[in-house]
Amino acid sequence: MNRIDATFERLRREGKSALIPFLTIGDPDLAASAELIAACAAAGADMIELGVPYSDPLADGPVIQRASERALQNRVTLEDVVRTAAEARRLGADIPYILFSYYNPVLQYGLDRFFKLLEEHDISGLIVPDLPLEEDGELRDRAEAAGIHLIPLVAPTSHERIARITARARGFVYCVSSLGVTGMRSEFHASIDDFLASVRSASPVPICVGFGISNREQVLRFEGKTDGVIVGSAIVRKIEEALPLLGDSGKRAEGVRQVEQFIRSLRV
Ligand SMILES: O=P(O)(O)OC[C@@H](O)[C@@H](O)c1c[nH]c2ccccc12
Repeated sequence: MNRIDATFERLRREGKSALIPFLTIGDPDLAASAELIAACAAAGADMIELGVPYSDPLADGPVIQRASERALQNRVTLEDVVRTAAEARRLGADIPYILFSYYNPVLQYGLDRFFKLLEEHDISGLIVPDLPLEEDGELRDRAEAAGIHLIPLVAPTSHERIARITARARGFVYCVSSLGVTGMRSEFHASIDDFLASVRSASPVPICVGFGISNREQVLRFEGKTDGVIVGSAIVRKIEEALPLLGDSGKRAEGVRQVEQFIRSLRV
């Protein structure tokens, strides 16, 4: 069984919802990222989105854009991200990995090599935010053959596409809470609960919500309405604040501890 499915089964038995951090891998460097992935698992994350840095992150707000720039200064590649995830496993991170990449780095790497790399490194899921349903046929077929869940995104504007997107979904459906780019939000649109309910009734797999969630109160707001929440920018911001510590191997543990403490504060 795919680790993502097993995790949602466990959470259902425990009556809990998933906490899914997003990290830009290689920010500030690969060694720090390996420790931060392990810290996410130690802090109670149920799975993790491993962001491949990209030069043109169209859907990302300033916090994640800056994180991508920092990682690209270290020339971090898609392969580095996957190898860092394996290193984090050796450090004790025993949660499902979801590789998060825009489509261009995947295409550049080559689909055959890409899925071989994912299979060899125990990657359970894949999110490609800029690949629309109409164009994801080949990627979906290959992911299916590799036993890797291609996790689709739906937005409040998806309307009649929700049925088509959820019908093919594997792992979970990523419900984008609001239009625009990633980044912390003080509130959510009033119609979000109807949107989530419509996705939940259409989807054969669990649904999770992301975009703008940055504190425990907001995580609680979605309790019972989804099967999990994704938190990215708020965590990446904590990493940015801890850069002076994370960038110094002698002080890295303190920096990692600060980020871990923030993630623990999100755990309901
Ligand atoms: O950063 P936020 O607002 O917490 O949202 C999660 C988001 O970071 C992560 O899932 C993500 C990072 N880059 C993306 C691009 C598109 C959709 C989602 C993402």
